[in-house]
Amino acid sequence: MNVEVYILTGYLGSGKTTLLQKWLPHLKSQENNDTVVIMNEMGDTDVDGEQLQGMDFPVKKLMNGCICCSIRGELTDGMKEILPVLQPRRIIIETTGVADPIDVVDALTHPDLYSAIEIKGIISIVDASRYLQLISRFQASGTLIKTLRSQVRYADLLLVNKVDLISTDVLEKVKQKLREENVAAPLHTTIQSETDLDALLTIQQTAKLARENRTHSGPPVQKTLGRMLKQSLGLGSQPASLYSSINSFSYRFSGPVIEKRFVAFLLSLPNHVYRAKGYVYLADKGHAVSFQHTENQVMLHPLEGIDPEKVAVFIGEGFDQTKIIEDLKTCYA
Ligand SMILES: Nc1nc2c(ncn2[C@@H]2O[C@H](COP(=O)(O)OP(=O)(O)OP(=O)(O)O)[C@@H](O)[C@H]2O)c(=O)[nH]1
Repeated sequence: MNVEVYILTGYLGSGKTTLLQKWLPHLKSQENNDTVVIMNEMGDTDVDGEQLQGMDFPVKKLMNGCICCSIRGELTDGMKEILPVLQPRRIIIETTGVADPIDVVDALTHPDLYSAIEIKGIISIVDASRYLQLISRFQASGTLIKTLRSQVRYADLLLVNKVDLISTDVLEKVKQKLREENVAAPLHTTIQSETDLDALLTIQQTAKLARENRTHSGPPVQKTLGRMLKQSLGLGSQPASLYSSINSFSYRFSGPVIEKRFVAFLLSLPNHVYRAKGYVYLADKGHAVSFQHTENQVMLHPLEGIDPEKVAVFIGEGFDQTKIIEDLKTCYA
């Protein structure tokens, strides 16, 4: 039986790790640990992996680039390594928030992998609280719009998350926009990525061409499926992903910070910092927290049972790293 592969995609901070934190324990409660997770982070620091610690699932981390482009080969190599050694029943790939899922499909259709795996589908999480702003901003700036659209267009299941942050009117507009991109995929609204976890394994691929091609036999089709898929979807001659315009850096804290200053710092980050996350010790609270920042949200969660390195990761475009670090240093106790 081929190893089932699920691709978990969605823009930065949409709720992918939040879903995994629910999905993995659910899988574990139902069967033996025969799922492997591949996590991809843009930077050299693994914040999301820490959140999955203790779940007792093999996690393969692919750092410092995006598996849809700059480290695409590492995905293929990582898969080739995992398949014979761990012999999993399924693999869940959590992409970076700026990954184009079609390029990930392309990497997975490498001839060395093709006969061993079956891509079950693409689960895409949409941050409903930001979707309209993001498409209008990226449309205007010309960046990331193709990626954002691909994440919706090629989804086999759309989870419209963070609906607690928006009105029903806005939700209707978001759904309408999503339907303009993708009429076929089932669409569920969620809060904290809460969804029917059993249904995740039964998603049906809506990428018709991928299905059709897979029923063909012979190496030429296998070799070129990814490329054909892209071409047939009108993406064949697109330049490399816009990932190249996205930057990330990590900063290691040298001591505890004051909570109020730190929250104010996160809220004042320029809007081309699309995402910040990490771990920090709060001097005035006397404990460490994980922090999460998306453009419209700052969240601090006390750490339980883990003691990771205190580090901040910033992801965005064209930001002034020196200025961000200077501002951050004013938060120290
Ligand atoms: N208000 C609200 N916050 C949410 C919801 N779902 C997730 N969050 C929060 O949003 C933040 C980002 O969630 P993650 O699950 O880390 O998002 P992600 O897609 O894995 O992020 P990246 O891997 O950095 O792209 C976290 O602080 C979550 O707790 C939701 O439905 N409503």
